[in-house]
Amino acid sequence: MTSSSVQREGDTLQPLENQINVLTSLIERRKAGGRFPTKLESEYQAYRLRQFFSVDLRVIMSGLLVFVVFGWADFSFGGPDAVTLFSVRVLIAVLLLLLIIWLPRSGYARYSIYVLVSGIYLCFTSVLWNISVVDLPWGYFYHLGMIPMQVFALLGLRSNYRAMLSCSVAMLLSYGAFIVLMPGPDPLSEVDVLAIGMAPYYLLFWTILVIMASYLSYTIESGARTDYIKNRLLALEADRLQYLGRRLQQLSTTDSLTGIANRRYAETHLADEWRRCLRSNVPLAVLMIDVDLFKSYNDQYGHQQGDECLRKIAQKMSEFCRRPGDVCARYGGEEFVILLPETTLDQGCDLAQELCDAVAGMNIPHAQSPFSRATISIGVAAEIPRAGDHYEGLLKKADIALYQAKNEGRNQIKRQSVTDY
Ligand SMILES: Nc1nc2c(ncn2[C@@H]2O[C@H](COP(=O)(O)OP(=O)(O)OP(=O)(O)O)[C@@H](O)[C@H]2O)c(=O)[nH]1
Repeated sequence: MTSSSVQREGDTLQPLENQINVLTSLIERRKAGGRFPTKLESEYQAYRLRQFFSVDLRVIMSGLLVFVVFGWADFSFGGPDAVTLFSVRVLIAVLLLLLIIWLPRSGYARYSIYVLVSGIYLCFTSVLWNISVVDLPWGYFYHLGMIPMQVFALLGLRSNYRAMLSCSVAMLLSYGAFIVLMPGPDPLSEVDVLAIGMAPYYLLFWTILVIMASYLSYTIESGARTDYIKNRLLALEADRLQYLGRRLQQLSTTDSLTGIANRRYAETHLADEWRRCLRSNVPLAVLMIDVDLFKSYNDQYGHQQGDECLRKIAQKMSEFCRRPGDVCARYGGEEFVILLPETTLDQGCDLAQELCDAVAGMNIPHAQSPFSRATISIGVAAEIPRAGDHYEGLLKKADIALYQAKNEGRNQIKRQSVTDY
């Protein structure tokens, strides 16, 4: 808990708030439907990919199953080519299935959408091949298979309208070119005439389906993008609140001049440790510390220099709080306190003496002191807490000992006059 750490924590809020501002402005400008700025877009794509592998893969697998189930048509209409047609169908389905099982484990997961588009297009071309192989009028049945193919493209690619549009347009144009270029039956039967007459309407309905599907997938993608931004915003707001809570807690327990704990924190900690030591039946030591002749130090060197002197002494004190439960706090003005759980009076006195010598050893000049340098006096008290007692009694004993140290010449430590153990 130092002043520099307070400063550093303050700096971390800025990037968080920048991100919140960017996301908020994206929502306000209603831009969440379009592509995001580069970095955010790649994060969104990574998120989409995770969604893809957890949700969309199941849709795709069911689509492949339907594709295989439609193989009954190969046996119903394929005649002598039935086995070949069905084998090719199963081969394609197995190939695609293996590919989508392998993809998430491979380093190529980010290409999943392209693989999916290519897979749907491959199934589609296999149906075109079926049409060219199966005799008419049975071949017309396979023309109807284009509609489930289109519906599957919509389902599988619903959250990526660009992919959905490209795949659908490619299938529609390929189909148009196929029926124009494929040699027609000769002579024409009644069914052929009917089918040829229906072809433009079929293409028209398909086109309308593509337009509606594109609109639908655009809406779905926009919604998914907006939700993504809103969820990110919620997470960032939660981080921000958590951070502010931490900061508030830190500010309310830190002394702004020295960066060590303040009196409030010391008293809370003392109350906690008092109860803990009471339960564990172990001693708790308190060191009350006061900088000697500090008024004359201020008078001699000025208030700012006085502040600097307090900072240096506080830093030295905190070096003496080595264990996790030890706390060093500024108690007020030029007065400090050190709390040492599980420490006897003798151990507390030893540490106090070390600290007293260490501060004198810093040789901070103090022309008006009999020691010619800044020094401290310390009152030490320790006791094993007893039920019914209050920690204030311990503080009082340390304070009385400090008073004695002052009276007996300063730059020294004094232990409490009566020990209980
Ligand atoms: N520079 C500075 N001075 C402070 C601060 N807080 C308290 N003081 C000064 O510390 C001085 C304490 O003086 P006194 O209580 O008279 O005690 P002393 O001069 O240290 O004398 P003894 O305690 O008897 O050794 C006062 O002059 C306060 O103004 C602070 O944050 N910064």
